[in-house]
Amino acid sequence: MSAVPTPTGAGEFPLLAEASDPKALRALPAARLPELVGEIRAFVIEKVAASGGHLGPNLGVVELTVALHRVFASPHDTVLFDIGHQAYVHKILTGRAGAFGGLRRAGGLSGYPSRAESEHDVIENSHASTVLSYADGLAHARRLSGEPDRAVVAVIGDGALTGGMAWEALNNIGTAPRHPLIVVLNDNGRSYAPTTGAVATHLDALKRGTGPEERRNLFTDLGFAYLGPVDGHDTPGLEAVLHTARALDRPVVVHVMTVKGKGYGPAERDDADHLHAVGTIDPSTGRPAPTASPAPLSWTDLFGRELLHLAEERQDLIALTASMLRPTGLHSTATRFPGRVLDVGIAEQHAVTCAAGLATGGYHPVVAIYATFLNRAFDQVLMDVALHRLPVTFVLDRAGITGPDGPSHHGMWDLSLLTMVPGLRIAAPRDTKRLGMLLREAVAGQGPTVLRLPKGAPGSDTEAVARIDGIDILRRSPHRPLDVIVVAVGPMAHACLEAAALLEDDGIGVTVADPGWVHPVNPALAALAARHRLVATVEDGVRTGGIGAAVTQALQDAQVRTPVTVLGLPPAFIPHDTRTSLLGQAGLDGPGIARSIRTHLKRLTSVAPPAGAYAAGSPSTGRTP
Ligand SMILES: Cc1ncc(C[n+]2csc(CCOP(=O)(O)OP(=O)(O)O)c2C)c(N)n1
Ligand SMILES: CC(=O)[C@@H](O)[C@H](O)COP(=O)(O)O
Ligand SMILES: [Mg+2]
Repeated sequence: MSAVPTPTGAGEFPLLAEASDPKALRALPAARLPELVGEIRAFVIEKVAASGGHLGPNLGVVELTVALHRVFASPHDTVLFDIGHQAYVHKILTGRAGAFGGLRRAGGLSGYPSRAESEHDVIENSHASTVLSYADGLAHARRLSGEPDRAVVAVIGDGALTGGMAWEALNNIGTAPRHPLIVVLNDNGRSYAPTTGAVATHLDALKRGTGPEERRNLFTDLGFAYLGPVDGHDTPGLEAVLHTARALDRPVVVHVMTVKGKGYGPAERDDADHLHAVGTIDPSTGRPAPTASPAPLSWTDLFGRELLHLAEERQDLIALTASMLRPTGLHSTATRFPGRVLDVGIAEQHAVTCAAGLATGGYHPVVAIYATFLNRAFDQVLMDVALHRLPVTFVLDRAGITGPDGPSHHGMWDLSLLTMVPGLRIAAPRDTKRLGMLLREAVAGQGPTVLRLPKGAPGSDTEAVARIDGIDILRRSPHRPLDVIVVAVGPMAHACLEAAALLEDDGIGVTVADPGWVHPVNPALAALAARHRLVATVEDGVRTGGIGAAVTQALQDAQVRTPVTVLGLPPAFIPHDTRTSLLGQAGLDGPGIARSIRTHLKRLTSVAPPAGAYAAGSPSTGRTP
């Protein structure tokens, strides 16, 4: 049963309290549905304005979700959502309205379906285009286990339908009698921006057409019954077509036309993305709640600015996005050079191998993509780009802990994956200045390169006090120069500097080094490490197989015996919370790093320091770090 309290604000939304579970919803007289829909819409606006979250997508599926839960008896029947960012109404109707005060906050309601929250939730992964494959398997399981009457309903957006996995599933479902499998295509014509490509063009034709030629379409050619297009804001009409779909004897696509942000002027009028995802906003205007000072430029803004400069200098630069033009900062380059920014839809695998094709044709592609979404294109990076040593630059936004979007959105896997790729060079800028420098170096590269940027805004620029063979030395201990060397990966440099100051107070001397290019490991690191008692590596990524592991291996290969303590994220699914809080919980803030280093030093048996280790400068290099 639902793990969260039922609505308490009955006075504000009386019908929500009455229709707080699918059974109660089905008992509600049809005449009261318009009132319920109105309450749900007002509730979503109020709660999302207060907490931030996905506003446009959820306002677009109010009537659809009401109809789904009136026609199908969850959890006997199963309603699946692709991505799940549009499942707030589903959560309201399955007993969780009372929990929206904690939406996307620590310990509160997830912004996506969550099996721990409810028996009505199934898909927790927020990566697009997976729902039809889940549905195919679940419907097959229902048939095998003698429960063919338990319907499987898969809600997929027009954006998610541009993902290749969706077509792999359609290819299978279309020929198999795994009915009742009902595909509900929630077609609002948009991902963030208007959906483009041949599929979108076909859907538009279906939405416009009423003649027989539209009866025969891509879906019917693939063996599906096709019902629609239907008005996605007409609850009775939706109920009728869903009953029809259920009664059919084969898989069916119900093509539902919705408006992203329906019923909320600021969303419907928003040209950028119909308020797809918002922070806290003033519900009366839809604009961000006024803050004392203007928000600083984010990593994304800064990358977008640098890329535009580079695109002005180099005609061979082509940028690619997988349906996230604005979220990855490419819009200014796209405006200035429309022919040199490709939006391939939610199709990361295609984006990477299309980039390989562009590079083969003599261009230098820049693939801008959230780190978590690159996971699904790993083979394309490895075999379509790196195997051919092609000059493609990947700019991974949201690399590391992201925060409120939870486990499938943290960009924490890229370093462990990409350090395996032969010939791929990985850079992590610590601040704005290094972002510009490293991006320029990356696109100047002859082979594949990666730049990873976290969510949020950079700290202030931090200049090095020395530079040794490409390694920035950000801090030397004034008193005991050779106790610990901390190797910071990108923006973790700031927490490392904080930790170093704390350790200095304990009489522990810390050198803080920032290689910039973190993989392959800079050979100069071995000489630096050899002159310290302990090496600590700090990365905003899974610690298994990441930069720490690579440094450990590099020192072993160089026969340097200095022990290494690898500080990073556990190989675990980390829940939603703020980025700051999650990094702190993982021991990746200043105090946490200092604590780990202190503990490791204590654990070290008293060993004779390496010859000349503490002398100012070392006989081998003559330079202090
Ligand atoms: C693999 C993957 N790439 C990118 C995203 C980022 N993303 C989240 S929602 C969204 C748009 C989805 O559009 P659609 O499926 O039409 O749903 P709508 O928001 O219109 O309801 C995108 C691109 C994602 N979740 N998964
Ligand atoms: C589901 C969805 O839209 C995600 O891609 C996510 O919301 C992105 O969030 P940010 O762009 O705010 O990191
Ligand atoms: Mg859409």
